[in-house]
Amino acid sequence: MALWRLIRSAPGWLFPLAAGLLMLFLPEFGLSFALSRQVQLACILALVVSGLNLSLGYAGELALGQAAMYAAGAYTAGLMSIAGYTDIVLQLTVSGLVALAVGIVTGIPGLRLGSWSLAMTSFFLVLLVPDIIAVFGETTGGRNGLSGIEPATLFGEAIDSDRFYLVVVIVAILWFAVLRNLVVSRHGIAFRTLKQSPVLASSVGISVFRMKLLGYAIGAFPAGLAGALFANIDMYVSPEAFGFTFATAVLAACILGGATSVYGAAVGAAIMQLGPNQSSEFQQYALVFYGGFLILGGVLLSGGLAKVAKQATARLDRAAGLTGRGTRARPGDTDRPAMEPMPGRALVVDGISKAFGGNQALDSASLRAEPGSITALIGPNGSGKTTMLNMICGFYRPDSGRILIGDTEVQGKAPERVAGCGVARTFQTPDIPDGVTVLEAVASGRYSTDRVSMLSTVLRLPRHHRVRAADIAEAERALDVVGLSHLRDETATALPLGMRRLLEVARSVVAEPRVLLLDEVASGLDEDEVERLAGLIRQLRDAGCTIVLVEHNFRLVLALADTIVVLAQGRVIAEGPPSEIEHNPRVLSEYLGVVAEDTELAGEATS
Ligand SMILES: Nc1ncnc2c1ncn2[C@@H]1O[C@H](COP(=O)(O)OP(=O)(O)OP(=O)(O)O)[C@@H](O)[C@H]1O
Repeated sequence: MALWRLIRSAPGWLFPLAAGLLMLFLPEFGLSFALSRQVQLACILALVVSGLNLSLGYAGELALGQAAMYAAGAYTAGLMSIAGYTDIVLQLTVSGLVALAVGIVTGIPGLRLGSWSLAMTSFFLVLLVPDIIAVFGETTGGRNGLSGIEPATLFGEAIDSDRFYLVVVIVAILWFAVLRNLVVSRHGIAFRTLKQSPVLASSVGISVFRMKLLGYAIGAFPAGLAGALFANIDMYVSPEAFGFTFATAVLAACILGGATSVYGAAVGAAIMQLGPNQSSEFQQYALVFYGGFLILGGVLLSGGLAKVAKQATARLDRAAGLTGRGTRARPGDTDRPAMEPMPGRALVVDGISKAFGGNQALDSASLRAEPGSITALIGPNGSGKTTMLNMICGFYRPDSGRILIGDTEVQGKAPERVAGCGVARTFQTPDIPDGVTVLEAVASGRYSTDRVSMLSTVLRLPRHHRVRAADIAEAERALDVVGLSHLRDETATALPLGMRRLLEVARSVVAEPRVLLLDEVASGLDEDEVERLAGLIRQLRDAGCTIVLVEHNFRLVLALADTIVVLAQGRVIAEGPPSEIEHNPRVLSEYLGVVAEDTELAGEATS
């Protein structure tokens, strides 16, 4: 166990890097020509699979177009070589960019149409590849393939096959380092957030369309690199290499290795290439094998080998006493650190209406919430409370009426733009992406603040380090406030419900919102947790934030709210301070179901 602790104290990238370097020096140990070729083909397949992992595993978008990007890269490099541009760095750059462009152009229509459209358009793209190559037969060599490719050069010198092995392995190592930098960054967490739920993603300021397109297009880049390398191995490119069988092999390697894993792509590709792909008899039945594997693998091996490795790691961690710091929130309210000022903005909902078909969910409903105050929105089930929150956040467009944050009208704006105006929210059912730590989940709330480009992130430029330090500092501060800082490295989704609700509050305050919308944040909590939450909400109010609280716990509402707005059948039936609302006969009958003369409470109300 001491050895395991030592292994776990090393940075996570050390072992993959060591494996990469080992591969680099394999020829020193006498690598046969056949094996050297297989290792190169495994690296090439791993590059293609890594692109699918990014779009499918991280961004949650099933898109099978990698085979087409791979073809685009291979033909680009091949044609460049024939035209006399044999420099491998130039070929890799241009092929990667061409594949990226193919990704963007083919991704836009598929993503615009939504749902399964991208899966369908990318699938048809792969089926069309041989035909597209045939149509441009004069340039591409059509079905006979593209021959006449010259040996690649580097700085004017021809690269022999031994040195080309090094080129392939170095490109793979560099790309995997880039991909790793991307997925562990705030952009990687943003991809996971998007995969978890587009609604959640836009509520923290992520543009769903842009992020999905980025995931798909960036995934195309390594496929382009792989194509350029492939064209230079055999110095011949034929359309058969990029067909449906290859696309299925990529998907099978992705599922086998684990889609939500950077190195799973390399492992899946290596097993696929060094195992079944070697035999020519296998090639004959490849599609049947891949099809069967996808059905079985998808069911029996969900998460792939990467998940198996993660489970084994977790077991060893537990055995070595590296986890299990408890899942209770830390001490009570009095120990909570003071909150920085959080100046709110007035929220005005002015006569909004919304109908779903014939169902009038909201009917000229208005509400005003002031900075430094808690406005509770209550009403029976189906009265339109969540619809109201969804309209404030931009998820629904009102049929009529206005919504203002300060002086800015936000009705009709996209949710990520409303989030950019300072509106943050929690969800009725806590919505937290899979596979991220508590700290990462909270820090993801800052995505729309302190922007940093993906390029800065993968190259680890100073701006990336500055923003990352701020993300961590703010997330730690928010965790301290909600009392979860001792759980910062735990898996966020593994926390019990109460902790997840507190985590959501931390995530929503980390970007210092102007308006905070809390949707049934106390439901399912025990008394201690409700007490703790109430203290936290008061603290947020005292810091100056504008808070709208949708809540069924009437006692909590009476204890917390400065103003209560009561909805029934989409209309505001009462509005006022708790002392008034708790005696309002209409509220008592419509919301609490109390018949006026029958109860003491109602007696008070009518007196
Ligand atoms: N996306 C939708 N499509 C169709 N109808 C909807 C949609 N969202 C809400 N509704 C309907 O609008 C009405 C108001 O629903 P809403 O969820 O806003 O109520 P609520 O007050 O939040 O209820 P609860 O307390 O149960 O969460 C309901 O009749 C509901 O069925």
